[in-house]
Amino acid sequence: MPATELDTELAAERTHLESSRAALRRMRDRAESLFATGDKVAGDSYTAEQLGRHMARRVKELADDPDTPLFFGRLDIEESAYHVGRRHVTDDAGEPMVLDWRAPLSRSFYRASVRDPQGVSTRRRFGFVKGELTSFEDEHLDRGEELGTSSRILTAEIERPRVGPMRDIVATIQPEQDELVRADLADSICVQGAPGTGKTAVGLHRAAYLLYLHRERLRKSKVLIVGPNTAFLSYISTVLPTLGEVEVQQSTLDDLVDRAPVRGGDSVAATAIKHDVRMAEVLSRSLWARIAEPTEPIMVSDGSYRWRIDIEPLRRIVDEARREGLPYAVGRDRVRARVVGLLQRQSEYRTGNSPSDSWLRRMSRIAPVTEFLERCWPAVTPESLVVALLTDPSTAGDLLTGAEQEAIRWVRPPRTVKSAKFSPADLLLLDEAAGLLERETSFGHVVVDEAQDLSPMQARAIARRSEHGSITLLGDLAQGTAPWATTDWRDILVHLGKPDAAVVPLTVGFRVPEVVVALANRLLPALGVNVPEAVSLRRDGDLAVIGVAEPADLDQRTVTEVTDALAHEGSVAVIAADPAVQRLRDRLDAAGIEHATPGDVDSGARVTVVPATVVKGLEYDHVVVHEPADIVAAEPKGLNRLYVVLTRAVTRLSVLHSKPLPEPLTLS
Ligand SMILES: Nc1ncnc2c1ncn2[C@@H]1O[C@H](COP(=O)(O)OP(=O)(O)OP(=O)(O)O)[C@@H](O)[C@H]1O
Repeated sequence: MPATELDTELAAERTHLESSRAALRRMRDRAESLFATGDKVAGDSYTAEQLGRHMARRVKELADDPDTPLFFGRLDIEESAYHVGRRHVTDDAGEPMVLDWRAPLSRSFYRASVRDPQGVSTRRRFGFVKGELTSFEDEHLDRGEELGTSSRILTAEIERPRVGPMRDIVATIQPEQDELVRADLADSICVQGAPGTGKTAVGLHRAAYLLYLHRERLRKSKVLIVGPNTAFLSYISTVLPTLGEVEVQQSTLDDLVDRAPVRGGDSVAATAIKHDVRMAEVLSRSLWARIAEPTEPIMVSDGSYRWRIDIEPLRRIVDEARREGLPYAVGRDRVRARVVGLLQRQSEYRTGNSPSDSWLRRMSRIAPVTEFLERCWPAVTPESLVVALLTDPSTAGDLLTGAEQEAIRWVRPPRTVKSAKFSPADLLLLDEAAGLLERETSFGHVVVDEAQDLSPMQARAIARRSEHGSITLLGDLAQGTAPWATTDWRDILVHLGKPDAAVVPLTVGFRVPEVVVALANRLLPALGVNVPEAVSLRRDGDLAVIGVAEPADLDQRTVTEVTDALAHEGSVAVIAADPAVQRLRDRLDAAGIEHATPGDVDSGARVTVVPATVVKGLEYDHVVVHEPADIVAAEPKGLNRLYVVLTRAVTRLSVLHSKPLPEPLTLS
């Protein structure tokens, strides 16, 4: 395109941007004035509140962030041009000025190709600098032109320095990612992706897409995002709000099951047993074993009347309720209701009247009925069930070996259920027990990130919350660091209750430069998992492996490396085995270098010191790894941990060591 023509086009696009911004402002003003008058037009206070909430959300959704471009692409289809952006913008007549990226038509922005142009003659991508439209890039699909991953704008987006929390990728979603983002709500999928292939990004955009397409349904049933720790959740916390989605629940696994305060701990062996799927059966058996055959009739004195229910009908009631396969507490309520029903029938027969509600209530609480229930279908709480099991694990019978029973046995059982000191793993048992007693409410859709680390019991906790919904499972088997981390996705999918979910690979890496990927990939054969290697889109990037002769100099050398890194743009992370973290923080303090903790996304500090155990899912421009041998030695799956650590760098990786490097790394 000649320079003058280019200028004219650019000017026209800027004008469209300005008028779209003005239109969005008007949409927001209208929403605000409706918000202000909402309580006057609503008939009652409940409607007013509902309307108020809806309008408040609408006003929020329509907020314009001057630093975020309102549109990032354009599709020319037949004679019309459609701008594609983060949300719909319409003019005063309701005509679209910007299409939401999730709208059906926008799909072609991500998927149209020369082979399958989908009616698109030209696809245009816009380049922005701080919300200012500065350039564009055209692909004339009708003339066989296609840029794919060589798009300059895509490259710039991938290579931009990282600061602060994660950003959305709406402008540059790739076709294979888009296919996952736009999968049907009914489809559960599992994404196996090497580090930096955009799994987290895909999961978050899929949540936003589903909310757009099934707004009413998912507003009721809700969407849940599960991440490994709070540092990770704060890192991703701003992505959905920038996409206009403010109503998604985000939780760590621990928070999902926090029914009781954690006041105790476990041995490594006990933890492993409590995460084992056999515990589900152990709990189930010990719960249902509490049901006993009725051996006495129920006799009730009711004023001048005497009611009696014989053993046989009571047996039938208990057997029938068992066969119905209901959760335990629901079954108990049903037994009580049926017993009261029999009393009611006797009363009706004898008195000729229907008993009142208060009579029914009295009968359901009357001592003979309650005593029968306590004998045959006793009241149980999750806490009482777990406390009983850990006090006397022999109730597990042949499901656990004698040694396993001893490993989970409480040395000092609590005197009361209330005073029990539960460990983090006990919370999973409590959650399982609660699921046996009552049904969990199911979310409409659950996204689980870093899912390779789910234990069977954790997977079951999620299964209970997605029984009637679908899931997006994201992970990388090579990054599995939990003792129970699986080497086969099917295992987890079975525990999640979605055994038939498709496992889809993502292999194009957007984060880690080629040289760094090559180093990390040396570890792959030693990790015992069968996963495709990542192909990096990034040809830039540096790698330095620095041996420090004197161990006592390593910390200081790390500080020097950080100082050098600060001469470049972007974020810097020091990643070390957990015990070294405080020492390194003190060193940085002494050197006057401001630094933050992971998860503190509001901190202005460019340097973060990150314990190796919480670095999953995070990324930094320059990563300084401190003593890989210590990171590996710190835990049984230390090599997997090192693989995670080495794949956090966006542009530069410095590996500092005074001990020999772990063996697989030295092989070339
Ligand atoms: N299509 C894309 N366009 C631009 N950037 C992208 C794209 N896909 C992913 N990225 C960027 O690549 C980086 C890695 O993405 P993300 O964190 O989602 O990967 P991941 O597969 O979850 O990685 P890990 O396994 O290490 O947790 C992020 O900065 C993300 O914004």
